[in-house]
Amino acid sequence: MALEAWFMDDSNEDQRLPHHRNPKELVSLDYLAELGVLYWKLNPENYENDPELGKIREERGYDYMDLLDLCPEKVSNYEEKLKNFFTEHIHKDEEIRYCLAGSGYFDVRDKDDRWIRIWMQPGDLIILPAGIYHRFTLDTSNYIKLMRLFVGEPVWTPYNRPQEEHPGLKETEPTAFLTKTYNIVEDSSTNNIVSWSRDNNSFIVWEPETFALICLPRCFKHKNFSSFVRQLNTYGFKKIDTERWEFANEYFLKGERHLLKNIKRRKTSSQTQTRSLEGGRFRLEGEIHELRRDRVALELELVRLRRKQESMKTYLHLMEEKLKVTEVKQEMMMNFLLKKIKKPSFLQSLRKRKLQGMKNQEQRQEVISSHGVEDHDTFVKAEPEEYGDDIGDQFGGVFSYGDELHIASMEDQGQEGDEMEMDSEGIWKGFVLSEEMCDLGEHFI
Ligand SMILES: CSCCC(=O)C(=O)O
Ligand SMILES: [Fe+2]
Ligand code: NI
Repeated sequence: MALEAWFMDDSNEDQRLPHHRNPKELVSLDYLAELGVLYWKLNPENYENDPELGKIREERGYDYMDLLDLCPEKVSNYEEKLKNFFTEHIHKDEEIRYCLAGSGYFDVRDKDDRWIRIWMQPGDLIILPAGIYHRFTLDTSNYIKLMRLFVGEPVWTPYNRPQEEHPGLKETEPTAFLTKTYNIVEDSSTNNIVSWSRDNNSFIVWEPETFALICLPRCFKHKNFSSFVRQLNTYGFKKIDTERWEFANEYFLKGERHLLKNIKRRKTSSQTQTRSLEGGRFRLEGEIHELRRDRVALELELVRLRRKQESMKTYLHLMEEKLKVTEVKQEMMMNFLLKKIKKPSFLQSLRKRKLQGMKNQEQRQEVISSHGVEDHDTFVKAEPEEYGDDIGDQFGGVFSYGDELHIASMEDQGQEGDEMEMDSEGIWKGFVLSEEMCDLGEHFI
């Protein structure tokens, strides 16, 4: 059976219960992959000698491995460990877990900060990308045996998420007003009343009366447009058009819901005083957490860019090698050609082919006029007007008709037992393929 994953409900019941939404909202592997969560189904009975597991380890460089048997007898500080596992956190590195026996839940946050519960059962191997918020809990079976993999010396350091329920840190999440306003603007079914602007960096209330009557009560329990506008004002929104109700805030952008948390409410002076005393320290703590998270993300980006740079270097090196080979080949062709051109027998052979070509053409004309059909394959292609009498002209023709030249040179070799030891076949093939080479040849002469 494939991996099972679903969006969680919001209830505070026992963490070991499945916490399905009602109705169930399953999450596909594709959706997980978009979050960077990768999945394999392996045979857990064969984990010691599994070639498929070997391949994953090899390809991804997981040279470290250990087994974690999560039961009270085998783990010191069992309860405390479980508690820590269930504390939402991120790591600087991937977290790779392979379930060998028992079962349990990995919860990961999606981009809209919703919890997705991933049910790990025997044979399930998942990779959580670095920097994804997650947690782990046993399920009601109360037992799991996990393989843990890592690149090099393992570092399991968790960076716990700032505690949202803490009053001082709450301000790092957008307020209900902002989320609700965002939802109203996002709702495309009311686009004729309120919608994003064309540039997606502001929103327009097209029909203030209808907006107040229909949209506001859905979210705010009132129908007062001016009160809504006042609220926008306290959050630093600007009315950016004198003709219509268009509002903008640098952090209120279509498709960038996560930026909402940066919109701060302007406070009255009395609020500022009390808040700054009690909340100041916690706000700072929150900012430190945020900065730490940003730093982790930046470090990850750096690692990614370094890897990219490495692969570009290798590619460049390969291209340089290829270029060198091509240059050598070109030089060989030029030498070959020059030698040929200097030989009367070669030119004779070319002329012969030219005459033959003209003869064929004439014959073809005859066939066409007598049968009314053109047969592609019977005749050797030739366009006599391209050939001239002097060498320069010959060359023009020669370069356009690599095959002709090729045949002529072969005939020439046949006649004289040519001293060329190079692989003329290969060279000519390369030669006739490249038009720039032809130009080059002309200049060269
Ligand atoms: C039991 S392994 C999963 C817990 C976890 O997230 C971790 O080890 O970092
Ligand atoms: Fe973890
Ligand atoms: Ni054709």
